Amino acid sequence: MEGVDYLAPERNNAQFDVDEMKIVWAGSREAFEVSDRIARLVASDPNFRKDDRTTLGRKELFKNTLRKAAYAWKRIIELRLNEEEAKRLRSFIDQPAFTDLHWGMFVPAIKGQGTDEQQEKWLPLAYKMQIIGCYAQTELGHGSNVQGLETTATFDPQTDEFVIHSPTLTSCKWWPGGLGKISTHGVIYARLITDGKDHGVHGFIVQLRSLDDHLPLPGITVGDIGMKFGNAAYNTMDNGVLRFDHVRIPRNQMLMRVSQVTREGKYVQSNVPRQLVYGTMVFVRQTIVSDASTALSRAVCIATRYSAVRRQFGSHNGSPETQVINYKTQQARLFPLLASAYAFRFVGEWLKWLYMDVTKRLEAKDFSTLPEAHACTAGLKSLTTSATADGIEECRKLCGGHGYLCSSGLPELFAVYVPACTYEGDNIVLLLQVARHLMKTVSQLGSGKMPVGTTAYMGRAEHLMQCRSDVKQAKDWLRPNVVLEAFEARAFRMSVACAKNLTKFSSPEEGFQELSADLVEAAVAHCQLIVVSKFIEKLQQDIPGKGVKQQLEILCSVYALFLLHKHHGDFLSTGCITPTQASLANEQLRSLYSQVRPNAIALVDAFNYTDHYLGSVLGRYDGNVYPKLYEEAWKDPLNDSVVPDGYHEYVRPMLKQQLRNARL
Ligand SMILES: CCCCCCCCCC/C=C\CCCCCCCC(=O)SCCNC(=O)CCNC(=O)[C@H](O)C(C)(C)COP(=O)(O)OP(=O)(O)OC[C@H]1O[C@@H](n2cnc3c(N)ncnc32)[C@H](O)[C@@H]1OP(=O)(O)O
Ligand SMILES: Cc1cc2nc3c(=O)[nH]c(=O)nc-3n(C[C@H](O)[C@H](O)[C@H](O)COP(=O)(O)OP(=O)(O)OC[C@H]3O[C@@H](n4cnc5c(N)ncnc54)[C@H](O)[C@@H]3O)c2cc1C
Repeated sequence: MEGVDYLAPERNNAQFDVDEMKIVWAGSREAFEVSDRIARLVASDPNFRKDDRTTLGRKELFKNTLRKAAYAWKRIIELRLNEEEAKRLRSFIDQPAFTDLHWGMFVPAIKGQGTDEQQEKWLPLAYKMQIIGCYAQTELGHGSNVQGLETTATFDPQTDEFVIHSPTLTSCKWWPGGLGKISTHGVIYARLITDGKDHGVHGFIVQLRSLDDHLPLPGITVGDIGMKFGNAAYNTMDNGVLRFDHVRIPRNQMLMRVSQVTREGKYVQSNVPRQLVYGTMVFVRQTIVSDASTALSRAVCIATRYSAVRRQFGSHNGSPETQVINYKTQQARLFPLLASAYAFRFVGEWLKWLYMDVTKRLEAKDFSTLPEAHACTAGLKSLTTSATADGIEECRKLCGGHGYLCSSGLPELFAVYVPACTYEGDNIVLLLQVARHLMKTVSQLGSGKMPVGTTAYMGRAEHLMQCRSDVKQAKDWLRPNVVLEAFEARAFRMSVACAKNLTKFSSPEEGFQELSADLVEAAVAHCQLIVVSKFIEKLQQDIPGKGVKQQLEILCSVYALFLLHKHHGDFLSTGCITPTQASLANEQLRSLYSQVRPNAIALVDAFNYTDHYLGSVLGRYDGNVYPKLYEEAWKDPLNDSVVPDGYHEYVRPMLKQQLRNARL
């Protein structure tokens, strides 16, 4: 029935103030109000309809994306939306587009690596969308190994220009979003060559297409790289291929904040670390962590609401069957994902703070926290995107057969999300960066240099190598200090074990290669510790609202004890806890699931997602799943006619043939 809230009994069970939790989730009252207003604006505008997306072919899908992007831009101007509001609007449209790369990478690359003059020239054009940009780093033959890029930018002192060239097939730019069909400009990464000398990879602003007729400029071959995983999903994006044949650009289009080339062709390195050329990646990795909490919370919201609607088995004397959310196995799969969504939200908030802090320091020429920022953004990007991709797929399974329907919203969400494990740095490659940072920190422990930031715990080396957990009963695992010490000891001992093993090899590089699987595990342990510790820190803040803090304490314990249970091998083999303590953790976890159960629906309501944004029949706010699934099925283009196209051509002759054979 329309208008009936089938989940109302669940909502009435909530033991906390959902409106206050919405504010905690959004980050502040103001952020909540902006997000809520913009989400409703998008949901109520038929121009942003998306329910037909999975049935469109690539060309229609892409054209539709362009239409939505242009309409969104018109609304942004008409409504005079500020930067934050415009960002929210684009994200609620929920359709990856060239604008993501324009605003998300092209603009930040110029801001981070351009000189003041370059920013003054290019940013106003980009802000008004008089030019559209992409970020073209990856090549056909080189993605992770940025130092291995082959595109060249050779300075020609005669003309005061750089000549951009793709010397080989493998040097073609390959993957940049927005490049395929739309970008007029790109920040192109290429090896800088002056006077025959290779200075490594630098960024250059290059115009790719004419601003009059959109045709590629001379010397440029550009196109789309083809269909990607999933039907609609990421195929709204024109990922591109680009080949340069001696394309000339003025010298002042090299991004010159980190290093410069003078009129005479002299290479000058500023007094800043060369790694700042990688700054855009640090920025984007930081945003990807917050986006992980958004993607995971969407999937969890769908799976939780549907699990409360869906019933299987357990009917006695005609009573309703059991809601699948009441099965302990369903809770043990679903509630850790719910807790992870909250955990990633808070660690994302903290990472944003860390990024802003490092940016301020860089402006003041303090580069001391750059390695920490790189390790944290790389590690947390890897940890949260892997967990989110796996989590979305788990949510699909939690919804049984109906989860496999596109109308559940889950297949598309998975297909669009899963490349996050690869883009902006392959997750294993990034964990190896964290491992390097950890090995460096461990090796410096004896030198008197105290570890700082998220590795500060390593400063308590002696204690962490010796401590034994004092957990005696299940509820001891609810004490934050007990949990924190176990995670610190596990992470530290795994790092120390790797560091010791590295010394057994003839060179550190050989050891690093040989032990890389163990190093990745040590890096994961360290990153999980960061997430747990930031959740615990969040709970030390003043959090208003009836029962809100209590629910978050439960979720924090679920997150930590779920990880402890999943990785108990690490905790046991490093001797941080005993087998008895491990089973007490599991006992406590079961009890926590029972505490989450009555609040589960309200905890996902706190994400404040509109039905438009969720795009899921299973995750509808009102829980009216079955009639809507039935309605949705009839909308499929296959049901436009009773007898399908092709029947008369292929099936009928076959049937007739069978009849003849049967008569024989
Ligand atoms: C339902 C429908 C819709 C729903 C939508 C919702 C879902 C969301 C969808 C989202 C939609 C759109 C978003 C799309 C966004 C896509 C963007 C993707 C863009 C890209 O992928 S751009 C390309 C990114 N490429 C990479 O990340 C490459 C990875 N490789 C590297 O970063 C590096 O090369 C390296 C592996 C880190 C370094 O390798 P190497 O050891 O060779 O390093 P160097 O010798 O160069 O330097 C070593 C030295 O430098 C330190 N260091 C390395 N990186 C950094 C850094 N970034 N910052 C600071 N320092 C760095 C390193 O630690 C070493 O230091 P040391 O010498 O040890 O002190
Ligand atoms: C949807 C999407 C959008 C993208 N958008 C852009 C964009 O806008 N701009 C842009 O420039 N790029 C973009 N990319 C490219 C992306 O950044 C790269 O694909 C990514 O950095 C991974 O690099 P790769 O493809 O070279 O993987 P590879 O490095 O070839 O990885 C292949 C395998 O090798 C392993 N491996 C690699 N090196 C090591 C090592 N040292 N040790 C152990 N294992 C290793 C990896 O773990 C992986 O399993 C995009 C990619 C995708 C999928």
